Amino acid sequence: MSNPVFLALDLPQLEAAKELCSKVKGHIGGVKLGLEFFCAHGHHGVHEISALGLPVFLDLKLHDIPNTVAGAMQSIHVLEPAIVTIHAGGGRAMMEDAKAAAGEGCKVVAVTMLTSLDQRDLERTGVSGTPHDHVMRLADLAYAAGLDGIVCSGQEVKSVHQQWKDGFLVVPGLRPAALNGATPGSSHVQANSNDQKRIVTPRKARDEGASVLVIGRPISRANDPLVAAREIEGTL
Ligand SMILES: O=C(O)c1cc(=O)[nH]c(=O)n1[C@@H]1O[C@H](COP(=O)(O)O)[C@@H](O)[C@H]1O
Repeated sequence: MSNPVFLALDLPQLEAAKELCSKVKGHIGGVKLGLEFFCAHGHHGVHEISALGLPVFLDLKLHDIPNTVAGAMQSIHVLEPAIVTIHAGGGRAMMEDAKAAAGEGCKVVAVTMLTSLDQRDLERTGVSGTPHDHVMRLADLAYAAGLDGIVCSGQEVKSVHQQWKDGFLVVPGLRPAALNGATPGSSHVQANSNDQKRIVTPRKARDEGASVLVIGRPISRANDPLVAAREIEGTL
């Protein structure tokens, strides 16, 4: 099985992002470019990272009316991303149109409930029920819309996998056990995991059905990113 780890390159500097990617390239399966990178470097930046030879996951989390999202999808064909994210909250028609407008071979996956949110946050947005209920409801909607899969936390991936056997399931919010306080003193620095509320270890997410493991700061902010990437790979 190829390496399921996609490194989140959430860095403002293009040269630093390229350097980090080159350093850990042998121990990851792809690269995820998100809003921070895309807003700073646009298409040029994506071309520069693509030239390093790894599959590129364009995490744009598109969420707008169907026509606008479809137009945005068409505008990124030229970048040939392997994976693109949209928000499931945009509704079924938006997801259908996004998939129809996606380039050939591009997986379109819907973000269900951000891993930075918990049940209280959900209540504050007027949504009742548990995070699990919410994720399952939006996963059903994404399936009905004909998407390739969804983004959810490692706390829900097992249930989604049971329901949607061939779904392409992307799991962020991952922290190696060393960062959860179980084994202090590893080569990792303490990534600021305070903004992630629904976390699991990479191994657990993989065992429970994740197709892609999105990992950022546990590698990018480690004292030695190469050692961290190798250690994570070794746990899988
Ligand atoms: O779509 C995503 O990739 C995503 C969805 C989600 O619910 N939570 C989440 O953290 N992400 C992304 O996954 C990455 C996680 O980074 P770290 O917390 O540094 O490992 C970031 O680039 C986030 O934008």
